[in-house]
Amino acid sequence: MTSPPATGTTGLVLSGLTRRHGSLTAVEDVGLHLPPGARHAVIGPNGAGKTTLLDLVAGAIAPHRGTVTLDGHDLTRAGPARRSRFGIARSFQRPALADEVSVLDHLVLAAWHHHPRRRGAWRSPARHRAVRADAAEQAAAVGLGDALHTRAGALPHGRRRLLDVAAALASRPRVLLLDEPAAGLTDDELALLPGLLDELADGVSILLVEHHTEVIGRLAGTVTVLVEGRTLLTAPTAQALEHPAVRAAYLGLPEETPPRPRPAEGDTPCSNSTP
Ligand SMILES: Nc1ncnc2c1ncn2[C@@H]1O[C@H](COP(=O)(O)OP(=O)(O)OP(=O)(O)O)[C@@H](O)[C@H]1O
Repeated sequence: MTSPPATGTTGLVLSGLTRRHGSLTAVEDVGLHLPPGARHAVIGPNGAGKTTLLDLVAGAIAPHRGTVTLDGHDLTRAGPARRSRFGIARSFQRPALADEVSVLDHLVLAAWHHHPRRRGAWRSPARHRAVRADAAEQAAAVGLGDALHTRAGALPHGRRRLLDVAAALASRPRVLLLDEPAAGLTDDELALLPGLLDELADGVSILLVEHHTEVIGRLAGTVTVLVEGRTLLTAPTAQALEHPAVRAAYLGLPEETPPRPRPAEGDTPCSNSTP
């Protein structure tokens, strides 16, 4: 397990985060370091505390103990709006979109909303055209180039999901929080995801919660495994997914597989037997 680095380190640093819901400790003493540009997945069984951890990073809830810092700034007590101004963006499993607003306008608004100092630039037609052109490119990158003027409510689930990710990235965040980005995507949409993150999220640190191990392998360089709110381990992705304790806790596989007796000649092997 890696220990959280000292405050002052660049990137996102979570240290000793603990959050209770009533008598239940949903997250306990969790620490991790997400350097600039890194991609880190948080995995674990249902109820392990993954969403609670994202909520703590986004500022949706406050920790009972521990700290959240970004590039050395202590954001532990900051609300979601301040964190957003510091460059923390979030994409939800259920996209947070306005049904009546078009694809293009979502991306334009996201780009302006998170840069208050540039609001005066609305008065510059050239700047406004440039933002719209950027937004159209982002839409194309997530396969929505043919739907610029379609209202978000008319999009099927997978395309809404991709728009939500693109809108989060349109704010030019330093850190992107993704809650199960693969959930509900078709195979074609799923195949788009790694490429679009490479294209749109170049240099952005990503902290994602995900269940699909294949997607985790493609998107994340390191993995933290949570079990009952505590960190089981943090390790490079391949190492984490192969770890016997992870296979047991997360995939429901036995921690140690006893060697199978060789079937005697003539025996029919039983393909679905449990070891
Ligand atoms: N607002 C809340 N009030 C009470 N208990 C909560 C609340 N939010 C979460 N919990 C509990 O905290 C624990 C962790 O929940 P959390 O949603 O963070 O887990 P998770 O790993 O994201 O699970 P899943 O994979 O099922 O989404 C669970 O036991 C859950 O029931």
